Amino acid sequence: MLKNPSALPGLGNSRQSGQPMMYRHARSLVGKPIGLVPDFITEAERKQLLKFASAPNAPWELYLPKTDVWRGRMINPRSMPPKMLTLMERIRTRTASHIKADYGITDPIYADTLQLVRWRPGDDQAAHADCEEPDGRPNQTPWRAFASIIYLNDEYEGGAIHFPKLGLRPELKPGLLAYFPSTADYLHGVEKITAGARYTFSCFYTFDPRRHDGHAV
Ligand SMILES: O=C(O)CCC(=O)C(=O)O
Ligand SMILES: [Fe+2]
Repeated sequence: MLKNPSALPGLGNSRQSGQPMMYRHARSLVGKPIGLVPDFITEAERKQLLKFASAPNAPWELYLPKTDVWRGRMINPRSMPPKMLTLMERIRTRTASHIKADYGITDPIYADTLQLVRWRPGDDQAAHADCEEPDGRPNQTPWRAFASIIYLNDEYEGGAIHFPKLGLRPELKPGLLAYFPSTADYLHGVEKITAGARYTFSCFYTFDPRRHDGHAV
């Protein structure tokens, strides 16, 4: 057993060496356009995902405390039937390839999230960035480089995504893929849902291999 593995070149990580391991930051993507791709998933894929998410017995995660706004609103891989997980992994891989090509990314990327999210009347999300506070200080997930959201339905009212700094409020249609870097330049929020339920498939990507969720990217 090596006492100090980080003394050997190529070995060791932040915990072993006490040094932060550097990874490419979302900042390197500032200036890239927000991606909007209509009909990114097929109707068959969308219907399969929506049927699963809107079923009365869908496994919405209850592990979070009652006070957490995401309690009962996400389905993570561990609660997905294998067929659904395979489908979502396939779509995530396709999404990642699309974004890498569009943003000219050649570095390996990883992902920390693959989930279905539901938004019910009263749910909203204040303007935020995915890797930092609006003032640029790192947030709870500073490793995030960009996000993808696939919109699964339109049987709801309200729920627009808006980018206050960029003056954008894209029209959300079922099957649309949206993606954007995680910095405060891309501050975004979700307007309150006033009727129905909004379902999305969301993922967050990173250049930090330590944050990989282990599913295909
Ligand atoms: O659902 C959306 O349109 C955006 C969600 C979002 O920004 C997030 O989960 O961080
Ligand atoms: Fe976000």
